Amino acid sequence: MHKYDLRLVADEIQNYADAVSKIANVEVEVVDRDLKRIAGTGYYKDKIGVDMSDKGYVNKHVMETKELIVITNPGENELCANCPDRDNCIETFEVTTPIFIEDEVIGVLGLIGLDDMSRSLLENNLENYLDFVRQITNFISAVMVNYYQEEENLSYMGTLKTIISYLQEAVIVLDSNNVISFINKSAENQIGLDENSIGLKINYSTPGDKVGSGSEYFIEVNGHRRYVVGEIVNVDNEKFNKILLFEGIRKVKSELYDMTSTISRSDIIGSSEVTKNLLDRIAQISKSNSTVLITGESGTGKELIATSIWQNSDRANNRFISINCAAIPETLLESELFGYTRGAFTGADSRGKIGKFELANSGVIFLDEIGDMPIYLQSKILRVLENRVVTRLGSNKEIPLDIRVIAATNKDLSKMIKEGRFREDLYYRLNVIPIEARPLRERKADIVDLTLLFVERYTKLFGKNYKGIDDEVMDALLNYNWPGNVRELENAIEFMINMMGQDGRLTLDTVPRDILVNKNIVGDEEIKTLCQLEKDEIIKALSKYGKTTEAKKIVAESLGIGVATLYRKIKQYEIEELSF
Ligand SMILES: Nc1ncnc2c1ncn2[C@@H]1O[C@H](COP(=O)(O)OP(=O)(O)OP(=O)(O)O)[C@@H](O)[C@H]1O
Repeated sequence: MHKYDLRLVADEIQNYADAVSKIANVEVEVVDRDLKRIAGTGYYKDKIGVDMSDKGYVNKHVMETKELIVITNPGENELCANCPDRDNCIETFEVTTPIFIEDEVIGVLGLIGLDDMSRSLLENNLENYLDFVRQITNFISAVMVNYYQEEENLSYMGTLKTIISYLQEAVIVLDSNNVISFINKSAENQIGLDENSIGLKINYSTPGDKVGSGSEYFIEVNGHRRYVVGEIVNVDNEKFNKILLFEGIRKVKSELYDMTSTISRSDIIGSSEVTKNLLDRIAQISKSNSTVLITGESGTGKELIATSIWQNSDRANNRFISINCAAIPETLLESELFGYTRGAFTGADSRGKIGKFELANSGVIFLDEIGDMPIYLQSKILRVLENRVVTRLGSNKEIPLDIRVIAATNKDLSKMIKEGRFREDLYYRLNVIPIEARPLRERKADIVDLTLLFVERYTKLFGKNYKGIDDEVMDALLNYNWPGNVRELENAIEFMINMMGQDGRLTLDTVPRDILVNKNIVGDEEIKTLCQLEKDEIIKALSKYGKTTEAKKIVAESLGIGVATLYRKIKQYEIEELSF
């Protein structure tokens, strides 16, 4: 609650007092709640500022009773009994009115007659004067309320301006004619304006394209043109009509990239000849701009090879944009790659979207699992590679591209070409520099290096105390054929570190069963007798289907023998005695 202080609007009150005095032919005075005269006309004009607390008995009375009072006999009225000027009072008539804000009296206004003429004027038109005086006190309280409201608004504005000027995000406030009412430092810097930009007119337009969380806008002011990304908020006000919140498009693209990028920046590890040759190859081709096609089984490190090429290239400081063509639903893949403009197709975000090709501009795009690309998109990709331009869906603006393309697949593209599932022309476009990521089983030395790498990684991660790995464990790892390649090895080591006991040793007990069971698939495995093989398969089938008479029929069928033969062999190998 304010302590309303009429002195703050004393000048305006004085103007009212002068006007009223002229119209009504009487003198006017206004005192504040402390009984200080803050406005006065005629005789009272010189006495503005005078403290009347020792004589303003009538005023004091009005303040206490909150009632208007008419005094027809100043000096003789009982309220004047204690007034020091009682005997030489110059007033002939007085109408004293409280000035209210809600039910609080914040001051008093007096209409005063100083001669008989004004006295009879007041007396004869009393009702009219009373109405008039009430109106005037209402005006004064409105002036007071406005004053505080404006003060409050100004202080809000001041606080807001301070906050906005510290924001990293650029903010421009426009009036209804798109003229700058307010602008922060960040906006001035981003557009290249100096400090005198308030009052300049802005032109802006939007193609409706979405970049990250905002829309793209083209801004033009005082000869400066910029593409920015942000929002326009409409405010229903003449002076503060729109608020433009934005960031430069370069910054937005890089934030978007940081947000979506999951690039592993680890090095390619491995001392095998295969890996050494691979590293030489990468060093050799990194500086070139030609398209690379990496082929190889899943988990062999194709993406790692791609990032390594990028990091060794002149584009290392620009982006590496990876898109997994198999992981994105076919219906979304096209818009992910090419982007789209507002309303390009049903279901599209109403503001549009920037595509991966565009996002990769001046960097590298990695098209992973290219073999899973639908055939109609293969043609579009081919055109992008040939013409080096991209067009957002729903737009006809061609955006020039300066990108290096690296594609990867674990599919047999030659076979797919024969089956009509992969375009031959695209294959040749991609396969300018072929790189093969060889299966882990073909580079045994890497198994040792990678095992040690992953052991170190996961002991650290799990805070375990590692002492060493048993020889037979390493043998088991070397003898396994690793169909899931490096990814599978990494998962196996993670499992083993989990299983490792207090002694900190990786023993056979920690090795996943699959690896132990299958370790004899390749390498110098022992040769089983046919009888042993037969017995093993019968046990396996019985374990799977059961030992009941009914189950044995299925077992016999699955082994491709008659039920009688099955019974005979069970007996022969003494299988019934075994528990399974
Ligand atoms: N030589 C290596 N040195 C270190 N880590 C490796 C190596 N090769 C692969 N990795 C790791 O193995 C995992 C699988 O590699 P990556 O994702 O590159 O394989 P990929 O061939 O692209 O697999 P997919 O075909 O399934 O996409 C990754 O965590 C990667 O860092």
